[in-house]
Amino acid sequence: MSDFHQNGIVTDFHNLTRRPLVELEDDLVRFSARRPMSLILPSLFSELEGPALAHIVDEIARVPYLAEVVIGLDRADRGQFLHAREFFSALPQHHRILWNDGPRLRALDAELEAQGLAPQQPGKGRNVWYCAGYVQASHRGAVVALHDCDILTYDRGMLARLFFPVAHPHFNYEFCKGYYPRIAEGRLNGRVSRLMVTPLLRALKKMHGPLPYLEYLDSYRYPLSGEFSMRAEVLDGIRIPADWGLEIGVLSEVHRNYSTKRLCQVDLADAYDHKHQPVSEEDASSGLNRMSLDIAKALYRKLATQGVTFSAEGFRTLKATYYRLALDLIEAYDHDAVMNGLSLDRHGEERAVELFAANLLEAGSAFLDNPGERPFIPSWNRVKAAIPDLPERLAEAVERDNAGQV
Ligand SMILES: O=C(O)[C@H](O)COP(=O)(O)O
Repeated sequence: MSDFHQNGIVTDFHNLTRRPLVELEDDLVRFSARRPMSLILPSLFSELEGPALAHIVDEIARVPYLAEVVIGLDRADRGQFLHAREFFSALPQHHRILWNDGPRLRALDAELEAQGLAPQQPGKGRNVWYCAGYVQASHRGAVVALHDCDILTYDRGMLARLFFPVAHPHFNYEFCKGYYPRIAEGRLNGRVSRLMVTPLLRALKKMHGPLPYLEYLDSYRYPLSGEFSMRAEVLDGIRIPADWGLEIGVLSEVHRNYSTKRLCQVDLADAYDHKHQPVSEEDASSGLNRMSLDIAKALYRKLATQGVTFSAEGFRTLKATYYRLALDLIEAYDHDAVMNGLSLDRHGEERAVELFAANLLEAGSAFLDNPGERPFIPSWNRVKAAIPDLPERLAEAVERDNAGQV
């Protein structure tokens, strides 16, 4: 049960009364007449074979207020796409799959590339970006929510709570971010959020003063959660990273575009578990190692747009400041875990912090050495200015793929 604290920056929707799901869903069915709702599911083909997605689909199938479900499917060949069509056919709602690696969508990607507008690398950000383009062309939803496909503790109450603040016709929130404690099997998880993002934001505040942007990011209880909802038009104007920087990128973009009075966060669940990636100390191209690099780069680039300047010396100080703060936080997490009867691998946490500290420098050199890199995907507004009919052609291509013309 969460408290009723408001941090004074974004509105916090708590779960104070455990309101029954049927009441929330009745409300949402009424809201949907004024604000129809679309759900985006960014998925890897491998997640269809994982332990979470079949249950997620069973739950979504029982949701009574959705106008459409849009599945972005990555890393699937033709046979796997056909299998995915079968798999998602359990959904009674209008649903479409974006076969991102299929010939039609690859051809559109090549067209964008020719104009310098294509996402520069595959990843969750690219997947979500194409789904956002499709949702705008389909015109079915006025509110769009998005969540990961590896949630082991999923129930459709999470979705109802995620949509509610933005779908309520008398509220004027543009964007809502989900949060929850990452607890599973007696362990405290969420290693990148707890051990990297929070102490990094605080180290940056120490160095650069309490910038409104940093205070804002730090006001989210779970800045890396993959669950958020927004008014459909928000998707038009944002520039997001193609990689694991997606979540930080989205938070930064809505801060740039809207007053914090239009932004909120919501308590989604008492516990949340998902697929845990290895830290992958030896391989910077995978696991939490890669994730932490992508996040640090996204953060530096967004700070640069706020007028913050960086230098090699500054990154060294940042590393030292971060490291001290992170070690202090480990102590706090450890004590909190003990009182709650949870376990925490203190040695593992300290090793992760050492790696993240090294990655802050690594990401810093990448930032200083490659000023010309195009890490953010252009906004859909820009794409529409350059190739006005691209969203419609994307929607057409998706229709044909889904009709089985593959
Ligand atoms: O949110 C996070 O911090 C990362 O996704 C890692 O999470 P985990 O420690 O729960 O695997």
